[in-house]
Amino acid sequence: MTDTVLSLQGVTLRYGKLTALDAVDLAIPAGAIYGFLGPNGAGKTTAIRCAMGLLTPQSGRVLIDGHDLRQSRRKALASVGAVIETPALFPNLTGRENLDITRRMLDAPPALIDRALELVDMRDAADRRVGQYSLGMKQRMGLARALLAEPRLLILDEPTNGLDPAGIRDMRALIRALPERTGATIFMSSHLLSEVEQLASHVGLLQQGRVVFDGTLAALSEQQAPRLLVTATPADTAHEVMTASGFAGVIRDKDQFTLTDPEAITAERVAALNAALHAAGCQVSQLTLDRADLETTFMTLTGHGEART
Ligand SMILES: Nc1ncnc2c1ncn2[C@@H]1O[C@H](COP(=O)(O)OP(=O)(O)OP(=O)(O)O)[C@@H](O)[C@H]1O
Repeated sequence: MTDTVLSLQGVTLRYGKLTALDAVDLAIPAGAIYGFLGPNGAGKTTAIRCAMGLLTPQSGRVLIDGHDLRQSRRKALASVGAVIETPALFPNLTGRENLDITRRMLDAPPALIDRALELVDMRDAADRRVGQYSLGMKQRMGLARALLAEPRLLILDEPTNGLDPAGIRDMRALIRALPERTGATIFMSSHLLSEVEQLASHVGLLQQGRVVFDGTLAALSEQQAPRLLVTATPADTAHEVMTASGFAGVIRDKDQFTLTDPEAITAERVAALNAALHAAGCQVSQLTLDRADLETTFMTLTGHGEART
């Protein structure tokens, strides 16, 4: 037992000449819902495959619940459950029968089936054939199957991908409740920043195979650059005052200004700007200190605009 359920330490994985993961360090603490984000092609799937022992990195190591995947593969993987893409289930069998196949393979007690069905809210549909299930129901049944192993680490690859709005809402509510109800730590990839913001306690940001952020959602929010929103008229005079006061990064939209230079945004300089605007005869109707939203932070950290929200 350890407080870090999954860690990647200096993991480098190359596909031929392409370095898909470049000395990746990630630490997923026990009890977390860890949202793993990155633009397309950043290496998320590759990292997940490494964490599941499906790919072996050229260097670095993967530890699951303290067990090195290379040295104690069986022990390490015994603590992992995963739902990757649409779960492969037998369509002519019922949900319950599908779960029973996995239960027998695991040699787990039959009572675990009802427990898993209840966790994913599928008790009522358990005796219907999987062929009649919606995608959301299949996803939930895949999750139930992963839960049969009572995993300490649950890996979910884009768990809401392809679901309709109601399905997305249900799946998110279900994921949110899982750490407390099962004790599992969740490592989930997503390309939806808003989803991670709503669900995750921790965030990892990957950009071209490199980790650009690994920490709590709160710590990521702290990285959000401050900005000053000003509404003042006459706008031309106000603009001149701002420039003369040494504020760089002034974005103007009619009489509304956004000042984005974090160095300049100190309490003293904001007060001095306010006084200078008044002295120049400007009427200031808004002067607000604010932080950029998470999407802007994400763009800044990843260096471009491929976040699909
Ligand atoms: N089997 C493979 N052989 C060669 N290159 C690969 C292979 N799998 C992935 N890649 C490349 O490795 C890089 C990382 O891919 P990966 O699928 O891990 O990214 P991702 O973050 O999961 O992207 P997406 O969000 O599009 O799924 C990409 O440049 C991709 O083209």
